[in-house]
Parts: sequence; C-alpha cells; structure tokens
Amino acid sequence: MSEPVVTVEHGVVGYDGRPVLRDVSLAISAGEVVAVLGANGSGKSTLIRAVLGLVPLGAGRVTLFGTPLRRFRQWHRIGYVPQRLGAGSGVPATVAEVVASGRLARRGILRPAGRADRAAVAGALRAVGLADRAGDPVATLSGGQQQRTLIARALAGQPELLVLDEPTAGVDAVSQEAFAEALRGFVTGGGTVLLVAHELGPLRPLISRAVVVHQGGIAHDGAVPEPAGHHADPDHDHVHPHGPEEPAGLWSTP
Ligand SMILES: Nc1ncnc2c1ncn2[C@@H]1O[C@H](COP(=O)(O)OP(=O)(O)OP(=O)(O)O)[C@@H](O)[C@H]1O
Repeated sequence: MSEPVVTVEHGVVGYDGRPVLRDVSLAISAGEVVAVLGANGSGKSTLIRAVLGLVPLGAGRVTLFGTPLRRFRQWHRIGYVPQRLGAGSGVPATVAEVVASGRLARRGILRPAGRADRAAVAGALRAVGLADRAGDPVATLSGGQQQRTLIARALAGQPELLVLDEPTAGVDAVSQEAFAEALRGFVTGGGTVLLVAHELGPLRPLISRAVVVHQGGIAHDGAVPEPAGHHADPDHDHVHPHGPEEPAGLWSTP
C-alpha cells in the first residue's frame, strides 16, 4: 500500500497548559475523504492545525507524505482553507487575484505568472462556479461565494491534500452544492481530503470516513454516523447499536 498522506501518532496538544487533545492517533491514505466531527470546542480545528504545524504538539508525532512535520517543506502539496473569517474583512482584491495567490507556493513570489498559472486559476474558478465573477472585488460577493473563492484559491495550487476547516458553515445552499461538486472533481482526480464539519449536507456522499473527536481523544473512526433525527425516517434500517460512546450533541450543535 502507498505511504499514508497524514499520520498522527499519540498527538497531544494544549493551549496555555490546558490539554485539548490528549492522545490522538490517525492515519489517512491517498484518496480518502475524511471528515473530522465533534461538538463545539472538542478540538477539531486544533487537530487539523496540529497536522499542519500551526499549533505545536506537546507530545507525539505528525508525518506528512512520509516526512516528519519538522522536516516537511513541500507545502505546495497541501491546500488549506482555514475557518471562515468574519464578513466585511474589507479585502479590496478581486476574485481572480485571491485565487491566483494560491499559486505562489508553486511559482515562487518573484517569477511572473505563466500559462500554467493562468490555466490553474481559470480551472479552479470554473470548479467552484465563479468564472463569471473573476474580475469582481471579493468584498462584493456573498459569504458563500467568498468561501468558494478561498476553496478555488486552494485548488489553484493543485494540491494533493486539501485541508478544510468547516468549509460549508454558514454557506448558502447553492454554494454548498458548488463546493461539493468542486470537491468531487478533486477527489476523482486522486486528491485526498481532510475536513472539519458540523453539518455534512451535500458533502455527505463524498465522505469515505468519519473521525469523531470527543473529550481529547478519538471516539469513533469509521463509517459516517447518522445525523440526529434520521432514526425517525420510515425507511431507516435500525441495525446499529446505540453505544455509550456516541458523543452527545454531535449533530445538534448549531
Ligand atoms: N489559540 C487558542 N488559545 C487558547 N485556547 C484555544 C485556542 N484555540 C482553541 N482554543 C480552545 O481549545 C478548545 C478546542 O478548540 P477548537 O477550535 O479546536 O475546537 P473545535 O472542535 O474546532 O470547535 P468549533 O466547532 O467551535 O470550531 C476550545 O476550548 C477552544 O476554546
């Protein structure tokens, strides 16, 4: 089997001496689409930020594409979309400029954009359904369109791994569908995805594996849990047991 894209071994992360993740181990293989789920404040963002080296590990080990995190330099292989900034960030850049900034790690700051850069930007804009807004200032877009712009920015770098923190939170239904479509294209092309989500919505059919963070550890690693309320569906086959390990409130967070 090919080398895992991401591994976390006995990861411990805390802020100001307060532990958030106590002992987390995880391995993600190429082509997987892994959703990190869990209640508010359970440490989902902390987990993916630790994977990217944005918060330090108190103990344990992370590798990316087989290389220990501290020696990893091939950041062009990873696209990251952080949790959404608040509205009205006042960025005057156009949609195309923001997406083009996703090429910087590939082309180096000083080299002018070439044909491959322009093609990648155009392709990423098409993938998220924003080709017709390329010249518009980002600030004139809806929140969902702004989020799609950030996803296009990550796609433009033609990464092998996409890391997304709540990509569809507070995003309108049209943008959620557009995002799911873009992600489907990325995965069909062999990409690997690690995302944090509260609600999977239209992403649900794309997710191959769910990891539930609960009380500093991983409470579940496997099939995507059913959303709350699903049991009431008349066609729901009741075959799985309700164990005490089901974290309360997993699907009921706002
Ligand atoms: N930079 C920070 N400094 C101090 N504490 C932090 C910091 N970032 C997160 N925390 C705390 O760590 C805990 C986990 O936060 P994290 O953002 O990882 O959770 P989450 O599961 O992603 O939550 P949400 O679903 O609300 O985004 C929370 O109690 C949070 O308040």
